[in-house]
Amino acid sequence: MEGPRPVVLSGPSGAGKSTLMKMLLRDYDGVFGFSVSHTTRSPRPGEVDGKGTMDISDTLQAFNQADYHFSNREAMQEDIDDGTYIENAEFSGNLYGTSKSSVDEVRANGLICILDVDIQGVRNIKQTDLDPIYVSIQPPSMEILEKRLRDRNTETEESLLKRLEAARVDMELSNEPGVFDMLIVNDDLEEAYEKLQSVLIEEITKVQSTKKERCNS
Ligand SMILES: Nc1nc2c(ncn2[C@@H]2O[C@H](COP(=O)(O)OP(=O)(O)O)[C@@H](O)[C@H]2O)c(=O)[nH]1
Ligand SMILES: Nc1ncnc2c1ncn2[C@@H]1O[C@H](COP(=O)(O)OP(=O)(O)O)[C@@H](O)[C@H]1O
Repeated sequence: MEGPRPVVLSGPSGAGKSTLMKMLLRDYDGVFGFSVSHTTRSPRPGEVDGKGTMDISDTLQAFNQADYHFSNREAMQEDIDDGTYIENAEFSGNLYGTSKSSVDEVRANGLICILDVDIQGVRNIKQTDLDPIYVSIQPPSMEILEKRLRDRNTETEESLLKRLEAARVDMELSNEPGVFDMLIVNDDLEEAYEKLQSVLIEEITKVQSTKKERCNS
């Protein structure tokens, strides 16, 4: 598909991926779109369900609002078997997956598609022809990660411990050379955001100039 390259944001749970992604969506109106994943995990208070099939106006709304398509294991497994997903993974006892349509909808609108996936997702996407920019968001330390996750107040003790275990694996694998185009340590949020913008600036400029050309023609 023509258009800007997608961006994969990965890194441990609690590293700050959603926070940074929301800053991009806030600051670059009409430039980015979020690929809304499917998951079997329960919605957190305040999270918005993308609710299955969407028409285009719902889709545009979902770019800014939906967190996930919340599903169940049976339905997701059926879709996995049917080849609905570009990639899928089990994380902390739940299934997560990126459907082809969630990416295609964003790209069809000429936007930079943001995928928030774990390290298994990164590996699987590398087997596809998506050709995204791979960015890993890392916490300054395990201690700070644990504090941020605890302060976020979204996890049970069991889920939190699973996430910290997965974070250890992620931090080890992500540091291997060649996996990511850029590793950003999210210590100071504004500094991390500046680095993220800098790695994406070429694609951002492409989308902005295409929009300008369309307006002028
Ligand atoms: N492989 C894969 N991972 C995903 C997908 N969606 C989310 N994830 C990852 O699943 C993990 C847990 O996500 P979530 O339950 O939202 O928790 P949070 O990252 O702590 O907010 C994170 O590492 C996400 O990057 C997906 O579609 N595919
Ligand atoms: N640089 C930062 N400094 C302090 N707190 C942060 C920073 N970045 C994110 N946070 C906080 O840490 C928590 C985890 O961030 P979040 O974006 O939910 O992570 P992820 O999407 O990677 O799981 C959130 O409560 C968020 O407000």
